[in-house]
Amino acid sequence: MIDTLHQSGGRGTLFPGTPPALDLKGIDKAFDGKPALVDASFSLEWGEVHAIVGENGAGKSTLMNVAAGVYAADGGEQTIDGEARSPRSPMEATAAGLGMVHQHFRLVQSFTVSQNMLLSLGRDSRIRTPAQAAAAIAAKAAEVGLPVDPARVVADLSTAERQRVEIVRVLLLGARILILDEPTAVLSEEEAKMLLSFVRRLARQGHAVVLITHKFREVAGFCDRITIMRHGKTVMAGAPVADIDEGEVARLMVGEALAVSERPLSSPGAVNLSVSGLTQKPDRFGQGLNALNFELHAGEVLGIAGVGGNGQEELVACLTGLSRQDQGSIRLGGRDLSRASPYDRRKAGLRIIPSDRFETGLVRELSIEENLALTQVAKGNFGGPFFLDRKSMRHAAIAAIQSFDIRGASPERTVALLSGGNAQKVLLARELDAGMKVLVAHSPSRGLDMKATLFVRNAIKQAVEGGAACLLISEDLNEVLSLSHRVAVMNRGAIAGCRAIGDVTPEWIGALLAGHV
Ligand SMILES: Nc1ncnc2c1ncn2[C@@H]1O[C@H](COP(=O)(O)OP(=O)(O)OP(=O)(O)O)[C@@H](O)[C@H]1O
Repeated sequence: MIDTLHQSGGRGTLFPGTPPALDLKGIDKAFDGKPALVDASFSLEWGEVHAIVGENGAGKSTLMNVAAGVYAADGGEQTIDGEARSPRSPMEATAAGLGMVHQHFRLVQSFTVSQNMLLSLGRDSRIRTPAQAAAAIAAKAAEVGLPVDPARVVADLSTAERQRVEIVRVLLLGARILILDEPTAVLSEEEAKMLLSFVRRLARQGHAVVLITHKFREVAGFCDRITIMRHGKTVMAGAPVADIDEGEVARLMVGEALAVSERPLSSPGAVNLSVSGLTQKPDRFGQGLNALNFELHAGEVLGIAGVGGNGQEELVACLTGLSRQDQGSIRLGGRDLSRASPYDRRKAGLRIIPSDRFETGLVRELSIEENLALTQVAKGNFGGPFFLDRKSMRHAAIAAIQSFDIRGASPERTVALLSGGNAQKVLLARELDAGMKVLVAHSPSRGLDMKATLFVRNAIKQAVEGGAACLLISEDLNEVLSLSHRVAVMNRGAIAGCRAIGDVTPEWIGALLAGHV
């Protein structure tokens, strides 16, 4: 029966005659009078993995947040396993058997996995002590085949481990309907494959899984059906994946054909960034860096390809000054910045798009105008040390919102409320300023839809054509290949090879990624 479902592209249900696991009809939801969902619908069968795709801001997370009791809908109907139920809180949703794992995890970092579990269980649970929680977690983790160590402190866990804790947590709370909001955006390709195989297994064992994603290969490889959203509406409801191709999905998502991004049309000028012998010893979390040498020219994109966890984060931290190398030098425009503070590096023209835009890029709780002004306040551009010139901040923000096409946003809106694509545009608007000489862009289109990805890549292209140099570090090989003039491959903290784009072949990259050269 299991294979029948997959082979037929999920046309049927694994459990004929059973009501849908989750059914949403005519859902409306507005924020501050702005509609986020308009008559949206979604239906999930037991036993399937169902993809929801759509551009940034299409309403995917909002619709699932309504299902999971995070938001109350303004109108519409919801059933869970055939019963009319509109959870008024995540606790109520959990009690009804529905659990959601959000894009940004909701764990207390300084607590152990068991302590986090006790927090979620509430007073009515029979599990009351850390030892009982540890036993329950271990049993659930073993049952579903996800390795989780209950005794570890969350702050010491990798992103993939934290995600597994979140999944085991919602399953332990009784979820049979699991909603995963862009779970692979924070994972390496290998980790993503493991996770997706796991959710597929879980569905086949009788759960129902919703996968919000931007990646068509995940839809094609692991999902049974697909629902597409655009501007708060469902534009395709539950089509069998086998019946739809990538072009059709793209057209339905954006309602138009998309241009492709291109390499900047510039030729390399003077050396803007020179990194020599950069070395950092590995610590218990990190990979370390092993004598990195490279030069980056004005008007050039140097792409660094590689599987995540091979020293990319450490390289970015050393370049920005957030961590200190043990040996080696960093020169920008001829100036030695090896021991300079992040502030002085910025003054010298270094700009950063970090891989996690909310960790070291934007401040979630601040507004768009405040985030845009952050790097300028110390220079006195928006008032002196004792007051902020809010009027100028607002004017600057209005201009940035217009030129970077930050959709549906007013300057005073909190950045946490923006969709991923719009938040990334705020970061670009701040970083790609006139003083930029070197841009370090780490996975700049991670988690973004096709249109926002194109916007980001074109913004980088224009900046480089304007004379900036860009170090593009990305696990997305397509991104590296489509933008870079030269490509280097990072493996185990070292640069394993570097070639001009014309000489790059899939075999060469493959061999370096696998460490065979
Ligand atoms: N809590 C909130 N308050 C105000 N507006 C919100 C809130 N949550 C979402 N929105 C708005 O609702 C719209 C839909 O956002 P939503 O996050 O559901 O989109 P999405 O399809 O999940 O996008 P992404 O792929 O970027 O995560 C956006 O315009 C967003 O700014």
